[in-house]
Amino acid sequence: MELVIRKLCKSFDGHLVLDQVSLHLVSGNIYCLMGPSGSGKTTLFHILLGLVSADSGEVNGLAKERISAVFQENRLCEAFTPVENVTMVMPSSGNNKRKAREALKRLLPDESLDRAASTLSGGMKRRVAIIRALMVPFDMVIMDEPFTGLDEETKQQVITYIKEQSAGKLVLISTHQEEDVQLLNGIKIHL
Ligand SMILES: Nc1ncnc2c1ncn2[C@@H]1O[C@H](COP(=O)(O)OP(=O)(O)OP(=O)(O)O)[C@@H](O)[C@H]1O
Repeated sequence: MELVIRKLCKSFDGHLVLDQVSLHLVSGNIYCLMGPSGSGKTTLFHILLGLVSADSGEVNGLAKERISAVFQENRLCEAFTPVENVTMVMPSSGNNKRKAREALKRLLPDESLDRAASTLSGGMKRRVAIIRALMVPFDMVIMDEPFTGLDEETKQQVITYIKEQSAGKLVLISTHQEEDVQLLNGIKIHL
């Protein structure tokens, strides 16, 4: 897919957040969106997801595409287990539970898979949110600071998993860490 953003503008209460943002993004790449706090990364993601409308400008290329997302908040169903959180987004099939469990086992301890998400650590919840986003069929995945709360070793495992699961797709990730761009083999975009 090809996502073309032209001269996108967005203000909140007279404060200009996105000022004529233009981007050309294509499948098969991981784009790392960087910029200081408040520069509008989340706002741009919300516009792409249709949750916020732009004041002016154009977004082309999304009409027929499936977008998945990891939000800045985990947005898990807290009373449900990791396995349940993941299976609920998967297209129906006989072996969803097994597939979800296999994916979760890659990044989480076995003992965490069958207890309520509310009892998991922040970093464990983050990994469930990431796995869930990658188990939905998607053409493009947006991840808003996905590595929050992860130690270095876990982050490396998560990055390996993201690269593997999103191969050939369009990936847009916001991060404040320069090293993440290298680890992801990403293309840097400055807002
Ligand atoms: N719904 C809203 N109403 C008013 N102002 C908003 C709203 N959403 C975002 N803003 C403002 O827009 C600016 C950009 O916010 P945004 O969350 O997009 O930045 P960000 O680059 O994602 O920041 P961070 O790196 O801290 O997550 C901020 O000044 C924020 O206060």
